[in-house]
Amino acid sequence: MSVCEYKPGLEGIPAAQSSISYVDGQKGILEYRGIRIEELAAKSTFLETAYLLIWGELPSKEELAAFEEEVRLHRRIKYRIRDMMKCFPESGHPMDALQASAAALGLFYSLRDLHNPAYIRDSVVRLIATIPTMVAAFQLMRKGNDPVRPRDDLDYSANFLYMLDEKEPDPLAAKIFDICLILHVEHTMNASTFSARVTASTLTDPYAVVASAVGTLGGPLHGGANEEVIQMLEDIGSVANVRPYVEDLIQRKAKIMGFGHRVYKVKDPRATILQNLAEELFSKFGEDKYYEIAQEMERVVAEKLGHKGIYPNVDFYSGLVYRKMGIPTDLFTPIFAIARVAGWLAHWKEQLEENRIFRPTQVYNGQHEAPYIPIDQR
Ligand SMILES: CC(=O)SCCNC(=O)CCNC(=O)[C@H](O)C(C)(C)COP(=O)(O)OP(=O)(O)OC[C@H]1O[C@@H](n2cnc3c(N)ncnc32)[C@H](O)[C@@H]1OP(=O)(O)O
Ligand SMILES: O=C([O-])CC(=O)C(=O)O
Repeated sequence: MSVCEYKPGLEGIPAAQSSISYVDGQKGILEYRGIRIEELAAKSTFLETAYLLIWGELPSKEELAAFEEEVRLHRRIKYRIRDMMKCFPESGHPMDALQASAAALGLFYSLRDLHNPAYIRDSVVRLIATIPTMVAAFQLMRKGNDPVRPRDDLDYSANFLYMLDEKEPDPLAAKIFDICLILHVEHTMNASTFSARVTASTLTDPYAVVASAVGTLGGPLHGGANEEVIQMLEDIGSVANVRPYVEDLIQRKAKIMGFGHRVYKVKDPRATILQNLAEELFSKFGEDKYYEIAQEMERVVAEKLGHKGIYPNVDFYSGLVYRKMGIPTDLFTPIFAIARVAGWLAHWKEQLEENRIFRPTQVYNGQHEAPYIPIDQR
């Protein structure tokens, strides 16, 4: 076997063969199973797109209706999971609550039958159906309220927004939220998906796969950046402060949240769609003062760092959309997870179809034959 050059962060190293999604980072193109993201955002729904990613083809009318119905029937969480979540500290981050709750599902469904398509389908349905209920339950319980039951008459996204604050959402907000889920569902071999595939390759259960991916998504260099963007816009506070703020970050070699991407060297196509969705919401529900600051940031960062290919990524405008819907900032990353779970499950299924355990190598740069020094001589 030839020895490969070590690449920090495995940059440019293929970790799998996959037909789930495709990115052209120079042209700003993203496709799911060959279909452009712009087309899916305009015409599809989250559950239809999830089906496409997981089973490889757009569902027929009957197949989609059956999948939607199965998801609807599995939305409730077990009382024992709910009671466990009640014991979580209300000051804890909702991503940690979600990771623990997703892992806890494995306690109830520990029998693994990874070669059985019915087992795969059941697990997919259960995870896609219950993750939003868990996020919403923690949100209500940390405020001291009881979680509400899912509403069977509401579709996937409208039901989630309803469960968050017990109010039926505005139809435009629910539609835009569903598009946001489509935009976040899948993105080739990103860190959390890689984590999911590594965990899947050991042939463990899908709840462990999803729990490890949730843990990976939460970091500020990955999905956690959407939360940090809003904090940054609040810190900046005014359009006039954007330039000095950006210049200071660049001078200190600090990362500007919501900008830059390992693959995209142009503006992320999802950021463009999210910006348009934010504008649609502002025109119905009123402006957000942070939007002007965000636009000025995009201009200043392009001027200063455009030559390095640093432009807004998916996390830059999503927070402004969720903020306008009245969603608390620390739920932005759990919402990302609600979407991405379907992408992780598509990769789980694909990994199982041609599995080999991940076991890369390392470049050892430590000592050899080192002496053991007795404790009283150290
Ligand atoms: C859903 C997602 O995960 S999307 C990404 C969300 N994350 C963020 O928004 C956090 C901010 N962005 C970043 O930290 C990075 O751009 C990442 C992690 C997304 C990608 O990182 P990498 O591919 O490893 O890029 P790397 O850190 O090597 O940067 C390459 C160059 O661009 C610069 N750069 C990259 N991103 C940024 C940024 N956000 N702000 C300022 N400079 C940046 C680096 O300083 C480096 O410059 P240099 O070559 O002069 O040293
Ligand atoms: O692809 C990546 O590296 C990060 C990611 O998950 C995304 O952009 O959606």
